[in-house]
Amino acid sequence: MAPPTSSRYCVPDLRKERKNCSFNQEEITNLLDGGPEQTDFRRKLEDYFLKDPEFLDPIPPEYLSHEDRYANELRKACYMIRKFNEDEEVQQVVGEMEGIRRLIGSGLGVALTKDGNPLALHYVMFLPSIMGQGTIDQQAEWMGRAWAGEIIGTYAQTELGHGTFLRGLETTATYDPSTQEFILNSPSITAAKWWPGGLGKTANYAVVMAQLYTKDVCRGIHPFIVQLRDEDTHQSMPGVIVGEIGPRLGMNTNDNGFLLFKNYRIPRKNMLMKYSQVLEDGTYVKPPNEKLAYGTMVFVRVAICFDAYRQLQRAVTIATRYAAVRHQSELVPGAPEPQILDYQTQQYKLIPQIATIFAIHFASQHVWDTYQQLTGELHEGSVELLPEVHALSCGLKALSSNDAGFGVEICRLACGGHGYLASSNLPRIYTSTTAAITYEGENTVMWLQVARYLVKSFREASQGQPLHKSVSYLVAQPASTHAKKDLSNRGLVEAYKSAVSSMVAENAGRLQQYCDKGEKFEHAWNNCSVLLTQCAEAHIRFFTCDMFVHNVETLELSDGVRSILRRLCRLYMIYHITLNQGLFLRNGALAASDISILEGELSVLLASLRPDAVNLVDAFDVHDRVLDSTLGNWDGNVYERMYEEAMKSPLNKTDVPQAYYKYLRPLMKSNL
Ligand SMILES: CCCCCCCCCCCCCCCCCCCCCC(=O)SCCNC(=O)CCNC(=O)[C@H](O)C(C)(C)COP(=O)(O)OP(=O)(O)OC[C@H]1O[C@@H](n2cnc3c(N)ncnc32)[C@H](O)[C@@H]1OP(=O)(O)O
Ligand SMILES: Cc1cc2nc3c(=O)[nH]c(=O)nc-3n(C[C@H](O)[C@H](O)[C@H](O)COP(=O)(O)OP(=O)(O)OC[C@H]3O[C@@H](n4cnc5c(N)ncnc54)[C@H](O)[C@@H]3O)c2cc1C
Repeated sequence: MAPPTSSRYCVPDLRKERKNCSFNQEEITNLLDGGPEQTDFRRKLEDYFLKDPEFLDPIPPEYLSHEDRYANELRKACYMIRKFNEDEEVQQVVGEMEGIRRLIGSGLGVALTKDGNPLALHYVMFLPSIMGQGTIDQQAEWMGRAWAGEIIGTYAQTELGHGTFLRGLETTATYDPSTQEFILNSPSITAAKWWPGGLGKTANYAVVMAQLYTKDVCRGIHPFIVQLRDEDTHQSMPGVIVGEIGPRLGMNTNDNGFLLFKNYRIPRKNMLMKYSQVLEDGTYVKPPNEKLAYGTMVFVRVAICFDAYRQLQRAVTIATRYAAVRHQSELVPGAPEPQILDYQTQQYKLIPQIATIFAIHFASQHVWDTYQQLTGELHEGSVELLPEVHALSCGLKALSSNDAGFGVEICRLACGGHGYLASSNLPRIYTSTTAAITYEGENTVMWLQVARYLVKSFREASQGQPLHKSVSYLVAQPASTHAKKDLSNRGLVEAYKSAVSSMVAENAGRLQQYCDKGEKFEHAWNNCSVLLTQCAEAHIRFFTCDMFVHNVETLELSDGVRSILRRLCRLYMIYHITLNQGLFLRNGALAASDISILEGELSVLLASLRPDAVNLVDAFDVHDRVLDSTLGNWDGNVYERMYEEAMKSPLNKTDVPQAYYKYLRPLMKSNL
């Protein structure tokens, strides 16, 4: 929490904003952290790591070469882990697993390794794969060394030819019972693994997803632990071809890599065998559900939802503080230039982003709890919850990465020209956030998975079968177009429910009509797929609204916090309803007159939330170093900081650069 304004300098504009806060900021901070002890834990962790000079970047990374940038982030990432493993003080501050999760997956981790942590995939996917897919014996064999950082791994699944269509992966792992080994091969250039983070130069191991062949039968894709580099020399193993794929839009220090195998042998015990097994003689033992091999992706999709709103938190904190400091144009002719935050259009850009953070937070928390329940039930052998968790994690991953990606871009635009500067940090926040729209399942593909679940559930409901919780509303009766509408928060959730269930019913019907006309189901599906993705998005939007209202009404909150969250929740719903009014109008869930009332209320809500906009982003409690922005610091000292940062440009080392003498001068003087 930032200290009281009296004890810390901030510019007068921000001092004015902070003077009257209508709610208890610490309560919001605790709510988003998961409780006061979690806030305390996060702050201790931040204090501990951020005070360490090793994590400072005397030269902004943008001025470094590709290699130096990678080396610099690797230096910090390794130092971070060493400190974590060796330092007694840090071990007292952080619990093992939780500490690493916070270090890698939080704003703090992002602040320490700015442009992509080369060790991220080791923690985010390699370790979770061993834990989720390995037997107890395999965990015992690999986890200790991996935790200690003695071996570093990644998750190598995507290939040049296929990322989305996993059944189309080409890498093969053929079992040889005579030696009890798997032989790995990349049969073509399109079989090259392509994209895995940390694969290029950092990792010496990987969990490789490959088509398993035993007894001449292909058994589908399975995970294998594969050594890629010699543990002493770090040179690639014979039969392994590995390297980096070159610069990306962002996350350039993640050393995303490529990988090919040529008759490369690994022992039988290196297949992760928690769910399916290959016995010594090559007999294949099937898993209880073949999609359990995709388990690591489900875990990471849920983690991405939390990451998405934390990225948006950074962007909206920067843009809102800047909007309070920045003065531009005239609202009233001749009057002083207002803070740009006073323009309603600016409020419309920023305040819905603030609301989105809470919406994604509550929804992610629910999906995480359901995921944990599934994990517990899997231990008991039940896969009953798997389809529900798969659909929710795909859907919320798509919605959160989409909202956060576009939300960050709106924040950048809201800062005018200065938002385009690297020193605002908005470009870097954008490039990392937008990557999540693609990785861990491209969003359109994720929506189609959700749509598949919706259509299937709708059909089951029509046959009177029980539905999982998140889709149980699909049996709802259509709204009566004549009844007077309840426009309370709960009433709007009901309107959502009715509109989405009609939409799903209509498109399930459309799909059926295509099939009835003799089209094959797959073609009928493709013909309806634009509308089906819209159904999926509307369903998950409804889910986030439902979760938002449920939490605001049922959590134990002080009056001030409940009041501000209620208004944010209402703004969130009205924002999306007015953007998608056709959805509500066409089945009569809302009437045109209702929409008109809501549009009017949107303006009232923006005005009512405007005075607390800075207080709200302050309550996110994002450390200045985590923001890492000239525009967003707590003190609001924007212009001096921008000037200082500009002075770091190597071009400013001299008044006249060498390039002038080499190129410009000869041109300018050529006529002399
Ligand atoms: C321990 C330490 C703790 C530390 C932890 C620290 C945590 C900190 C966290 C930090 C935060 C982040 C930081 C960022 C860092 C950067 C990370 C960058 C990472 C980026 C990595 C990647 O990017 S890595 C590659 C991801 N690459 C995909 O994501 C492929 C998508 N492609 C598919 O995923 C499949 O291809 C696709 C489409 C499903 C079709 O799969 P398919 O063809 O086999 O299946 P069909 O469509 O035919 O479906 C047949 C039936 O299977 C059902 N089903 C399908 N999947 C299922 C499933 N998973 N579970 C259950 N059921 C499933 C389906 O619902 C159908 O069910 P039904 O028949 O009943 O309708
Ligand atoms: C920054 C970053 C980090 C990554 N890290 C890793 C990693 O660590 N490990 C790893 O294994 N992979 C990683 N990936 C790869 C990533 O998971 C894939 O890029 C992603 O799953 C999308 O697959 P693709 O690239 O094959 O896209 P494609 O599937 O080729 O998508 C291209 C277009 O085709 C459309 N499309 C594809 N299939 C369908 C369909 N069935 N129906 C309708 N439209 C469809 C998509 O919607 C999209 O518009 C990473 C990618 C990025 C960008």
